Parts: sequence; structure tokens; C-alpha cells
Amino acid sequence: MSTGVVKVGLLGVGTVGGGVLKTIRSQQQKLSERLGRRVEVVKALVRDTDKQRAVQIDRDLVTTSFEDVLDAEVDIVVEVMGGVDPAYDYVRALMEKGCHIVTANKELLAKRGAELVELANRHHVQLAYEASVAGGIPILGVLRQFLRTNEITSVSGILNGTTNYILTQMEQHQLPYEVALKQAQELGYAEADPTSDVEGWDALYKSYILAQLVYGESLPLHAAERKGIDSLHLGQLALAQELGYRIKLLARASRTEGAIQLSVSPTLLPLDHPLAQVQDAYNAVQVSGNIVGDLLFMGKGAGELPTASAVVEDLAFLLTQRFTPHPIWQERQADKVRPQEQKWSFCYLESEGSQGSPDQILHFLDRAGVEVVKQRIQYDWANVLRIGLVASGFTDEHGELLHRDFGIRADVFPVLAP
Ligand SMILES: NC(=O)C1=CN([C@@H]2O[C@H](COP(=O)(O)OP(=O)(O)OC[C@H]3O[C@@H](n4cnc5c(N)ncnc54)[C@H](OP(=O)(O)O)[C@@H]3O)[C@@H](O)[C@H]2O)C=CC1
Ligand SMILES: N[C@@H](CC=O)C(=O)O
Repeated sequence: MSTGVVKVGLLGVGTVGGGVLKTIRSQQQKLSERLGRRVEVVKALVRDTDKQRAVQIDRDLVTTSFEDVLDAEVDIVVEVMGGVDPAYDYVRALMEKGCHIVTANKELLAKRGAELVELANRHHVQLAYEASVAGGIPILGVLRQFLRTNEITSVSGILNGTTNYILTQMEQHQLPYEVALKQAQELGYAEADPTSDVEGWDALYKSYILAQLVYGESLPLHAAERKGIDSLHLGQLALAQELGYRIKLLARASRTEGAIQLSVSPTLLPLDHPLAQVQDAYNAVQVSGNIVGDLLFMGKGAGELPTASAVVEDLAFLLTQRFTPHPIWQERQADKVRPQEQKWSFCYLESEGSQGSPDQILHFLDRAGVEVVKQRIQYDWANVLRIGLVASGFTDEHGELLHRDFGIRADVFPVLAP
């Protein structure tokens, strides 16, 4: 490593990269005092050098050629370009040259993390990725350093800022889904392709990383349960609220009897549940340990400066550490994928015709053995029947029968507690 100055390469000067540049500048004195050296960005890779940026950057530093970064003799590279291709090849080439890597790229880690960890070990370089999970919340550092003696039964919570922002705007301001999504993009919360956010992939990548860190293994992504918020509508949020619940996109990594489970799903939380209070782009991570009990960490999960905070803290911490090998990452498919045990469900029933009255429908469910503990019945302006139920024992088969006999479409979501 060069003396006097820490030379940093940046892959990407978008929302996060811009925040990293601003933070290195605003915190230069603190960084220099802590590290005994100035931190300087010496090359920055972008796609388009003529693009207007929210951060001022010297024209000479910016390049569209990865070779310029590779040849720049950098000590550390911050990868904040996103995606797997070409990010993986770039990170690999840099590690092979002896560069430490700080990344915020959860997709890269969830898809190629095992190889990157192995490469980092082979080339004795550090791989730091605090910003990849829950933005500004330093949850990986806490799990890695301060919860090693506990048996962690689960790590769960709200891990995607974009979807939490959308749900908050829809529920509190009756904003249509598309408008709320557009706002989240403008605020810099969403991924370049926001499908990753709204279909639950981003939260799944983060749960995958948490499982690797906590359990030393994870389930392959394709074997996880994943449902996003892309088909949720205002009617469902309103009915859930009338029943005393708020819908949040909950992600969970757990280990039961040696089997890892990963899931992402819109879930109903009682309005007074701590996770139901988490609004806008905030995230919250709940860790359950056998000694400590339940812990809850909350903070901004997306956006320029909260994410840059995690990146720059990683960078500074890494420079004060000696290299120690990273625990390897493994994937293991459970012998039998067991669905998460879920006693209570929210069933949102909407009539496609007028083949049955609410009484007939509820009577049918009662006879079929479905236990209903809460219900709300509404007719919208077009006289479409909507029924919201909190129930136990509702299966796909009940949904099919409701469709066949009553022209009812059923959407079912887990409920954390009735
Ligand atoms: N936004 C957020 O709140 C958070 C983001 N992250 C992660 O951080 C990473 C970056 O996100 P974000 O800053 O929002 O993304 P942006 O889309 O805002 O920025 C991406 C940057 O990378 C550059 N880039 C992308 N692809 C290439 C390529 N093939 N060659 C050269 N340059 C490229 C872009 O160049 P150009 O500007 O010229 O287009 C841009 O500067 C992602 O992995 C994301 O998942 C993690 C936590 C929070
Ligand atoms: N798109 C992500 C950004 C941070 O990880 C999110 O919304 O959480």
C-alpha cells in the first residue's frame, strides 16, 4: 500500500458513488487523523463522461475504460456500479492485482459471493460489503463482531427501502403504486432496474448475505420463497388497515433443525408492532439470539449518504485491519424445502361476478374448516364485493373452490400475529 495517501478507485459515480465522493471530501480531516494518511479518489469509472452529476468531479479522474482504473495503482476499489456483468470481472481482475474491494452490490454478492470470498482469500485482499445490506445500518459489523457467541435463530425485517417507501406513500397518502415507485427512483432509492426491488429480489439477496454471514451457508436463491409488492393495491392495504394491520415487505433468514430458510413476502403486522412503525426508506433488522433475545436495529436503508456512510466506514475500518481469511461461503439445498410455518393468513377476496353473498361465502369457508378470526366486508363504487379475512387453515384448494363456485379471486398473505 502506498504511503502518505490511500489511493481509491471508484467503479460508478451514481447515487452511491457520488455520496462516497462527497463523504470522503467532507470527512477528510477525520479520515486522515484516523488513518494517518489522506484518502484520495484517483480514478472513477462511469458509462458516460458527459453526464450531468450531482457531485463535482475532476474531468481527468473520470474514465469509461476499466483498464485506466486497473493501471492506476489503486490500493482500494469501491465497486458501486451495480449488477453482475461486468462488475464481477472487474472486481476479480482488481483482486488478482492485490486491490482491496469495498462493495455495496448485493446482487453481485448473492450470485457470485462464494467465488469472490475464495478469490479474496487466495490473493490476501479484503472484501468488505457492509453497505450491501440495510444501507446505513451497520448490521453486518454487529453480527460479525458482537453476536458470535449467540446461536442466531433468525434475522428478519424490512430490508428494502424502495418498497417500504412505496407502501408508506400508498397507505398514508393513497398514492398510486406507479407514482410512488417513480418518486422512489427520483430519490435515488431504487435499483437501476426497479424490478429487483418490487419483485422482492433485492430483499432476497440481502437475506442470502445475512445467512452466509450468520450461518456460514445459505439456500440457493432459486430455492427461497419470494413474493414482491408489484401486485399489491390500495384496496388491500386499506382493508388490512381496517382489520388493524399494516402490510410490509418482510424478509427472513433462519435456521431450524439445521435447515436454512429464506423468505421474502408482503406480510401483515399488527399496527402496534415495532416493524409496522418503520416508514419511508427506513429499514429495520430484527435479530433473535439465544442469549441476547430479540434486538432491533433501525435506520435509513437506501439513499446517497446513508449508503455512502456504510461504504466509507468499511473503507476506513478495512485500512486499520490486518488481513485475516474470510470464512468461506457455501450453498446447501435443504433435503426437503419446508414452507415457513404460518398459522394465520390475510385472505383478500374480490368478486369477479355476483355469484354469492358474503354470508354464503363465509358459510362455505366455515364448512370447509377455515377458522375466521377477523373480517371486513366492503362494496366499492362499482359494487364489487371485497372481503378481508384473517383466518387459519385457508389453502390454495379453498382459493380454487371459491373461484369455481363464487367467481371469487383470493390473494393470500401471511399475518405475523392475529
Ligand atoms: N441507491 C441506493 O440507495 C443503494 C444502492 N446500493 C447498491 O449500490 C450500487 C450502486 O447503486 P446506485 O449508486 O444507486 O446506482 P446508479 O445507477 O445511480 O449508479 C451506477 C453508476 O455506475 C456506473 N456504471 C454502471 N454500469 C457501468 C458499466 N458497465 N461501465 C461503467 N460504469 C457503469 C454508472 O455510470 P453513468 O453515471 O455514466 O451512467 C453510474 O455512475 C448497486 O449495486 C446498488 O444495488 C446499495 C445500497 C443502497
Ligand atoms: N434499492 C435498494 C437500495 C439499497 O439497498 C433499496 O431500496 O433498499
